[in-house]
Amino acid sequence: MSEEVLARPPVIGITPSPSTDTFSHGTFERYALSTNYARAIEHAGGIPIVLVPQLDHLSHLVRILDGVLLSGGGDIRPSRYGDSTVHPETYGIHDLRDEFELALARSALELDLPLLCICRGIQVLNVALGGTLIQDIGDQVPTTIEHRQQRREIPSTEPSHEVEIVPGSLLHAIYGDTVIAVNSFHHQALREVASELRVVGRAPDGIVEAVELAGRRFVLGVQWHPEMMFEAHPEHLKPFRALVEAAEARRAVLAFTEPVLGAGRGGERP
Ligand SMILES: N[C@@H](CCC(=O)NCCCC(=O)O)C(=O)O
Repeated sequence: MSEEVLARPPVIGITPSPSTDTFSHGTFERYALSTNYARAIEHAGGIPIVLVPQLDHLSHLVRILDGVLLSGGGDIRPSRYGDSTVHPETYGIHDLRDEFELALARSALELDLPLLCICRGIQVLNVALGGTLIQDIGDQVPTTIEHRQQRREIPSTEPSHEVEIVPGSLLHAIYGDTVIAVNSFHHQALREVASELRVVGRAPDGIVEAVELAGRRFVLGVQWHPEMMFEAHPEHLKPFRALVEAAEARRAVLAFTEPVLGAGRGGERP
């Protein structure tokens, strides 16, 4: 690994939301990404790059990254986790995004790339590992918590409910507390949690809010949006710092193992 690579901050690939937007000069499909995600990675010491959804060169793509961030957005097509029905509240299904992010998550796990999964991202992680989703909390879960806080006109920077964190978990080590206040912008949630994942955070109504995967450098999924909160509430920068630090540690190890094992070894799991 070159000295230049070792000298630079870790490169963190962030998945965008495809959107079709109309302007005076025409209608275009674009890749949208809230700048909050990029600022959070930059404040945490990484270099953010936007990943164009594609499958042809995925094996090369994951080898030029030091970490991955799966961002928020539309619903996953329910048939991808075995549901034959599509709830009326379903929105924003995009098949290329689904296919790209599911494959990206699996590749990142194979290469032990540090992986932070936010909102839609935790749902992608769960489905990628064989789990399922609640298609609509409001219709299928008896709860008094409004998980779409925009309906209560609570600003995105502010929390709308608490999350209880499992003591001794990675998430507990990151936040340094077992109860945190988070924002909430989702109508779906994890139903059957993939067997490899550990639930480490729940809302007061029992909705899964965070999962981890043991045996990897760093795999964390959260249902809230720390990127929207960290500038008003600095504790929410911590998950991004943990991602960047794990990416730096992985690269340091590769710097010593590649000369022995050969270039291109992306740190695949033995
Ligand atoms: N569609 C899923 C995930 C919701 C989600 O990612 N919300 C983010 C909204 C802002 C953005 O698009 O980034 C669900 O509703 O559960």
